[in-house]
Amino acid sequence: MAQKPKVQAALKAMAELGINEKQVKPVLKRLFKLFDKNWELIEAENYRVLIDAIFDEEENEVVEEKKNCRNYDEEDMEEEPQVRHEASRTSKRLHSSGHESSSQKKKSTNADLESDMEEELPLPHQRERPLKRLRKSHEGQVSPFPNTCNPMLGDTSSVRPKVEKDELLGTRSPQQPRDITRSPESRAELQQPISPHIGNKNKGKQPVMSKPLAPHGVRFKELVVAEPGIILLPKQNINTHQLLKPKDEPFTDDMAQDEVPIAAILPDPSSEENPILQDGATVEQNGQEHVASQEKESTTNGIQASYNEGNTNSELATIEEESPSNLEIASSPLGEDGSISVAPNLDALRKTTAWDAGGGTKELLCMQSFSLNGSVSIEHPTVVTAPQVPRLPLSLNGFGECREACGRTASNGFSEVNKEGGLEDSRDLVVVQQSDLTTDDLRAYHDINDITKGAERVTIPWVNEMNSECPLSFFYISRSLVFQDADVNFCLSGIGDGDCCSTCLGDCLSVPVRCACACQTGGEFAYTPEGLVKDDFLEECISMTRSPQQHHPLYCKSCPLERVKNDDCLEPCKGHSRRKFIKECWSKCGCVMQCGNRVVQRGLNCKLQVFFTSDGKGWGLRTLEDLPKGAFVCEYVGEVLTSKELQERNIQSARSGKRPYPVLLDANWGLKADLRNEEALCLDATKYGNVARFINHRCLDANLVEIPVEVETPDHCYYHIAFFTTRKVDALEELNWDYGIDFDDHDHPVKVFQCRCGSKFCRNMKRSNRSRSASIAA
Ligand SMILES: C[S@@+](CC[C@H](N)C(=O)[O-])C[C@H]1O[C@@H](n2cnc3c(N)ncnc32)[C@H](O)[C@@H]1O
Repeated sequence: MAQKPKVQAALKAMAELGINEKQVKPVLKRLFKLFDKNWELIEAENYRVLIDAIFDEEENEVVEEKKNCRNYDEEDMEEEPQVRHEASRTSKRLHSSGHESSSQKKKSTNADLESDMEEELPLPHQRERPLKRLRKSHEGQVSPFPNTCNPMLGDTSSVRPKVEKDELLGTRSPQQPRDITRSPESRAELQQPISPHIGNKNKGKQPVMSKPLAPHGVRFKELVVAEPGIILLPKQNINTHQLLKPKDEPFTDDMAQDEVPIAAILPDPSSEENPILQDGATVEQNGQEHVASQEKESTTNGIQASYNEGNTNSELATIEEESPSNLEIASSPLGEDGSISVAPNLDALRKTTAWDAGGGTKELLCMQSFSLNGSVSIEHPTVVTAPQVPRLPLSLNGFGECREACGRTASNGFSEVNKEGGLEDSRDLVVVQQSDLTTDDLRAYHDINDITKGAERVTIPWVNEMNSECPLSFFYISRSLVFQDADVNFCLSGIGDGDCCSTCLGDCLSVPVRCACACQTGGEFAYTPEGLVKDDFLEECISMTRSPQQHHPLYCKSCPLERVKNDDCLEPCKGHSRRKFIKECWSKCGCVMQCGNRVVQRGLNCKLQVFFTSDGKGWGLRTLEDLPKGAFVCEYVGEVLTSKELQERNIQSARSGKRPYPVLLDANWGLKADLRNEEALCLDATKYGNVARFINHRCLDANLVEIPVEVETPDHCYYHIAFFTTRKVDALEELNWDYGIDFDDHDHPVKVFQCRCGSKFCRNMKRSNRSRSASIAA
C-alpha cells in the first residue's frame, strides 16, 4: 500500500494526458512487476515508460482488431472493405474514448491495483521491446494532445476527434493531409508499421535507449514567450537528440561500420604509395614532399592567426568593446532577418544562432568554446513575430505540423507555438518511429507545397508521379547546427583584420580594388556581378573534384577518421581532396548584404522541386527553371559532428541498420598538423538537413560541384558546402553531385548503394564490369 500515492500520481498524470484509469492500471501493474517494483523507472521522464507501454497495448489491440476484422471480412464478403476498415478504426476510437472494449472491461475488473502489485502474478504481455515513444510533458500545458491546432478553439483536449464522413467512406484524396490531430488513443494508428522504403531492413525496431538524457544532444535554448511576439531565451541545455528515436532514414542501403563519408576521397587502390607522414609534413602520393608547407603560407596563415588571436585575453577586451552593439548576422538567408547582440560573459559555452528565413522560429544552439577563457554569447533579440501561429498538436514524429488546417507555421522543427501563442520545443512532444508513420501521416507531415516548411526564402514543393510514397520525415533546417562537441567558433574576435573588409562600403565587387575577403579567395573574387562563380574558378573546382589525384590530395599525419577508430594500429590517412575556398564577406565587413561577395549566405533562391525519380534512386532534386553555369543552388546543411561523434553514429548505425550520411568538412585536414577530433568535422543530414539531402549521386560528370565557402569563420575547420552548377542546367533536369564514393575500395567496402547514376563514367558500373571480367578470367 506504500505505493498508493505513487499509483495515484501515475493515474493522475495519465488522466491529464487523456488516458483513462482502466487503460492505465493493467499496464502499470505489469510495469511494476517488470521493473521489480522500481517506481523510479516508471516515473522517469514523466512516466515515459508507462505511456509507451500503454501505446503498445493499444497497438496490440489494433492488431487484434485488424485480425478480427480480417476474419470477419472472410466471413462476410458483402461489405465494402474500405468502409469496414475505417469502421474498425472508428470503433477503435470509440473504444478508446471511453467506451470499453471487452478486453478493457476484463482488465478493468482486475482487483485493486495496489494489491495486485504486491502479487507475483505472471505478466500477460511482458514485452522486451523498450520504449516506442518518448514523451515529455510540458509544464503548465493544459493538454499535450489538443484535438485541434486552431489556437482559437482553446483547450479541447477532452473532445475526441470526430470521424470525418469522408474518412469513414475512405474518400479522402491521397494528397489531402489527414487530420493529424489525434487523441492519444487514435495515435495507436501511428504505430502500425509502414514501409515507406521497400527493402529497408530492420525498420526502426531497434530499442531506444532507455537511459534518459545522456550528455549528448543538440542544445537549443528554450524559447519562452514573455508576451505575444516577444521571446525570451533562458539558458538551458536541452537534450533534444535523446528524444529522437532512431528512425528509418531515406538512405536505404547498408553501409559498413567504418563507412567512408561521402566527401572522403580514396586514393587509387592500385597505388602503393600512401605515405605515412613524418614531422608533421604531408606527403603527396608519389612520395614527394607534400606542398602542405607552401599551402600553409598561402592559405593557413589566417587559420594560425585566428587561433592565436582567439587564445589571447585581449580578445575579451575586444569583445567587451563591441558588446553593446547589435550586429547583423550576414549569414542569415535574408540578411536582414535579425540582429545579434554580442554580450561578453564567462560562460563555458558559446552560443550562436541559426534561424529560418521565414522570419519565424529562431533556434539557438550552444557551441563550446575552444579558445577563449570567456565566451561570446550571441543571443538573438526578441523578434519572433508569429504570435498567432498555432500550437502544433500531437505531431507525427514530434515535429510535424497541421499546416492544412492551421495555415502556415513558423516552425521548422525545433520549436512551435502553442495555443496561447507560446513557443514550445520539440522535447515536449511525442516521438514516433519513422516506421510507424503511414503514408498518409507522412503526407500530412510534409507540406506538399513546401518541404522546407517556410525555412527558406523560396518554397520547394515535392511531387511523386511514380507511386504513393512520401518523403520520410526529417527536421528541415536551413542552417547547419552543431550537434554537440564540434569546435565551431563564430567568434568575431577570431576574424582578424586580414580576414574581413571592415573598411569596405557598398558592394565589394563594384570597386576595382580587391578587398581582404577576395584576397582570402586566392586573390580574386570568385563571383561575377551576376552572382555566378567565375568560369576559371569553377573549372578548377570541378577539376579538383573530378581528378583529385592530379591535384595532390592531402594526407593527414594522423587522420581523424582513423584515429577515432580506437584501433591499436593507426591506419594511414586515405587522403583528402584538395579544395579551393571561397571567402564571403560577413559581419565584420563594411559592405552591404547585397554585396556581390555574399551569395551563399543569402540562401537558396532557385526554383527547385523534390521529386521521386523514375530510375530507382528514390527521391531526388530537380530544378524547375534553367540555371546558368556557375549558379548557386543550395548548400549541404546538416548537423555538425566531430569525427568522433561520426564514428559513434557509425557504430550505432551498424547495429541499427541505419546510418548517418555524412559529408566531411575535410578540406584542411592534411594542412593542419595535429588537428584535434573536435576540429575534424562533418555534416550529417540524416535527421536534420535541408533540401540538399535529396540530391542524388552521379559519378564524375555531375551537374553540381561542391565548393567550400567560408562565411563566419576563416579557420577552414567549419565551412559551408555550397553546390554550384557545373554547366547550364535545363528546367526539370535532376540535380546531382559526385559523392566521391570509391566503389572499388575493398579495404573500406563502401558499397553505399548500387549506383544508378546512368553516367558513362559510372565507377560502380566499371567495378561490376571489372569483377565480371575477373570472374570470367578465373
Ligand atoms: C543523400 S540521399 C539522396 C536522396 C535519396 N534518393 C532519397 O530518396 O532520400 C543518398 C541516397 O540516395 C540513393 N542514391 C543516391 N544516388 C544514387 C545513385 N546514383 N544510384 C542509386 N541510388 C542513389 C542511395 O540510396 C543513397 O543512399
